[in-house]
Amino acid sequence: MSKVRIYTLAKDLGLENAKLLEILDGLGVAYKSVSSTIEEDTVVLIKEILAEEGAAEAQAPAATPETQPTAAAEKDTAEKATGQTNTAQQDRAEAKTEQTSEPASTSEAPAAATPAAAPAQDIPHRAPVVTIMGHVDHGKTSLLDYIRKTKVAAKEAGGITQHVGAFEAQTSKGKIVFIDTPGHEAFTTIRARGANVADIAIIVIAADDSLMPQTREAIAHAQAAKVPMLVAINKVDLPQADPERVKTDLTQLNLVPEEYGGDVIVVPVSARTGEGVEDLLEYISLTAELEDLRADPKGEFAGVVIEGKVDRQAGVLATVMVQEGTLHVGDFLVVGESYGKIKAMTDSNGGRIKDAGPSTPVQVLGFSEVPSSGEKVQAAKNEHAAREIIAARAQDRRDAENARTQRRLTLEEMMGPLGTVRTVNLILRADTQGSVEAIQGILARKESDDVKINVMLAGIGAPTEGDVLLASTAEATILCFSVTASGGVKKIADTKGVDIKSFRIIYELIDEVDRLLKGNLEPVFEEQYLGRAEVRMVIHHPKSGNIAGSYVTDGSLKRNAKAKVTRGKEVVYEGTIVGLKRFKDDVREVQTGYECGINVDWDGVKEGDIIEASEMVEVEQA
Ligand SMILES: Nc1nc2c(ncn2[C@@H]2O[C@H](COP(=O)(O)OP(=O)(O)OP(=O)(O)O)[C@@H](O)[C@H]2O)c(=O)[nH]1
Repeated sequence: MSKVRIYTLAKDLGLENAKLLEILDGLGVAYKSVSSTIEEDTVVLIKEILAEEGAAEAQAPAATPETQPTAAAEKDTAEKATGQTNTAQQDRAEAKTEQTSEPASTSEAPAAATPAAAPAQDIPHRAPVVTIMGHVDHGKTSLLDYIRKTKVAAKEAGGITQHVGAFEAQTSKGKIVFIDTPGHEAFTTIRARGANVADIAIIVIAADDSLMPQTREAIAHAQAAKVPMLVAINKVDLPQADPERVKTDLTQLNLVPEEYGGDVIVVPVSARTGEGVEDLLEYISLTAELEDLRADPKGEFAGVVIEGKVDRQAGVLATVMVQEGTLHVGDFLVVGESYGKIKAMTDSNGGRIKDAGPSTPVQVLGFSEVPSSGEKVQAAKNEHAAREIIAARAQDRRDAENARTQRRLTLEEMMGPLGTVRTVNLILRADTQGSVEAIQGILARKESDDVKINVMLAGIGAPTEGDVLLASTAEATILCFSVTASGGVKKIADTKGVDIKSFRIIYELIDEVDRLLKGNLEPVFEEQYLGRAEVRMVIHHPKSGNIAGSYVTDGSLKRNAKAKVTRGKEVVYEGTIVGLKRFKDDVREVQTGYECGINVDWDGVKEGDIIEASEMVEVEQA
């Protein structure tokens, strides 16, 4: 007897997945997700139920003006099942009329041509916002490229995605918005925010590499953000690809793939050949449909900054994701403590647009200051209202700062200055706000109880003469990411003895920070055992005093090592091996199994004593 997947059956029957799940719930049939399979018996039962419902509907007097009998029947069915009047089917019909808000869907859309006859309070569906996360080089950019049919990876320095972007993709399943989150650990901050902006997370895992540290991190972020997760096993075209290993590895994280009886959807794909990409899009659509994502284009505007930067020609540009309401050219927007009036908007293809509804990423021109990634964007009625919002926020911030200052003073008074803590002063310069924040995020995690990092200034653009002056008085290092100092600034830095270090690859910058941190750490030494020797005879030397004629029983003994002399259980002397001889020769080291003469600069040594040697070694600090 053959089995059928739930979403395939829903498609065949022209039903919403949610509706079919309701019927299955009613029948008490267990399933994990829409891609679970059900028995043919159950399919027969479902068909009978639907036929009965259809017959009942046909007998009932037409209560609504809807022209589509299928939509009406399903509406009624769903109402019976849920007890609600706002059915998914009805909303889908409305969403269709919104054009841009239609979520990807695999089921039919019977009411597509019908203008929304639903009550005004019903909120239409919106397109899902998807973030692609995973380990570096596992193919996130390539996968997006394949979906967008453009080449982005080739343009990036060092092959690493440097900025967050967002793109709309018109797929065969409808509109899906992808947030292109960078892969390297450095961008954890942005990635975390990416997951929060996103409705669905795709975890890309290379089939030839399996789970890597950033894969685990990405999974943790998606879990923390409580967004549904799909796993794309990429690079399945490679001969060494081992998708089964990836699935097994996933189970170790309690992520059990469906085919192993779990509920994690795992899709094998190749960004190179395109294999499986359609399936992935279909799963995204299915997940989105179940999430029942809605936003009101007529509601109050709410959005989030994905990325902010300064363009030499255009000025401040910000990518904003519209989450609620609609943005219009000419609107006043407030972000943090700055505001702007939208002078122009472009969509993800670079085309000028005048309005942007929910789930639309737009590049906005008109902010006076570069907004930070992840910041919330609010609309203001007019300039006056925008200023008022900012004034209130500035006051809140000042109040909070004052409270912090007071707390710090009290602490200092109580504890006094912490003289042992060292501080590394840094000035950060990067090409975008996103990069600045990402680097700051990492730096914060690198601080320890012994070394503090003081970012004196963090800004966008090349370092200035002012930065150099600040660095020289504060003994700070200037770290640049994707920006370089002009010749003039470099010259001043040279004369002032200020280091300006520029990097195009984030982890090289981080390596430099590690070096700076190490340079500022007090070295930590640890006593390390070397070996021991048994004193077999004591020889008196007229110049050096008593020499212990010994036999090395373990490890080795070294000249200048620390020496501990024990007699029975008692430590009788602690000093240094000032002399070590083999026959008449001075030696540096004597190994196990050899006899030697040991001078510990103590005449009390006796036959039968044990001399234990150890040395102080510098330990690597984390
Ligand atoms: N054979 C094969 N190679 C792939 C596939 N997907 C990506 N690659 C290659 O893997 C390398 C890394 O791909 P990217 O798309 O840059 O990876 P990424 O995860 O975006 O990397 P970062 O942006 O650096 O985090 C590139 O050389 C790609 O050509 C695939 O499906 N098959």
